[in-house]
Amino acid sequence: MLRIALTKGRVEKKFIPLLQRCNIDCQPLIDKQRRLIINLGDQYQIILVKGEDVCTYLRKGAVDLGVVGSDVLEEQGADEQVNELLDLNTGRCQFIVASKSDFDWNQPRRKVIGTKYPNVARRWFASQGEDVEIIKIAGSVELAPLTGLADAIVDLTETGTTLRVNHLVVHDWLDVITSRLVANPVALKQKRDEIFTLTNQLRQAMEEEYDEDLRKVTE
Ligand SMILES: Nc1ncnc2c1ncn2[C@@H]1O[C@H](COP(=O)(O)OP(=O)(O)OP(=O)(O)O)[C@@H](O)[C@H]1O
Ligand SMILES: O=P(O)(O)OC[C@H]1O[C@H](OP(=O)(O)OP(=O)(O)O)[C@H](O)[C@@H]1O
Repeated sequence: MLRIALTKGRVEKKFIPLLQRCNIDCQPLIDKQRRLIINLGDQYQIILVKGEDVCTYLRKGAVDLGVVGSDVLEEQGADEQVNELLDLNTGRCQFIVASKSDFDWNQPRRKVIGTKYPNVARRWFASQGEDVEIIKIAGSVELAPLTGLADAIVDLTETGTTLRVNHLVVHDWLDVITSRLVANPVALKQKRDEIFTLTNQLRQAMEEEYDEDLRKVTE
């Protein structure tokens, strides 16, 4: 049986249709209620975790595979215990730098940046030659410039709605984020066939989805 740490929430919701396309019955996952370990037939066991915890489970060998946003991988940094197998092209969103529209980016003082992603934010501003003060925030990051806690934020945007309704504007567009399938290197050796079978099924499911979308646009 393959054990998979799946990021609960948005990543989970967008991963389920891909699993279904692989002819894996996902009803136990859809009907899970408060259960955190869900078996899909006798081949897959899904462990529902926070995105930040996926690689911890993987590194310690508590799971064989993980499904996690590339935002989390970027924040946590490269790790030889975490092998990326596939870009699932779901859970698409983008890192942005945003501020109030009247914020003067040219002023010389050290800027204060609120974010859930301190490493990503520090790296980005360093690449722009700016040393900034970072304030780590757990959620509702858009509040930081609105309340005077920070000058600007580094956060994710998808539809742009949260920025728009809170009157923030994008100053810089950073990396596009998608969900990734990651593996523990020991599992990759020990369960090679099962892992490659699932990876190939997922790749084919993605191609089918792409073809279907293309047909919808061109018909
Ligand atoms: N609009 C979006 N905003 C935030 N994350 C998104 C968005 N779209 C896709 N994602 C992906 O979903 C993951 C977060 O999922 P979700 O927002 O359900 O969890 P959360 O519990 O609110 O976040 P956290 O674990 O940081 O508290 C991100 O790591 C990212 O890869
Ligand atoms: O561009 P949009 O489609 O509006 O999506 C972006 C928003 O969604 C996420 O927040 P989330 O809902 O996860 O709340 P949180 O900040 O409290 O984690 C993200 O941090 C943005 O605030």
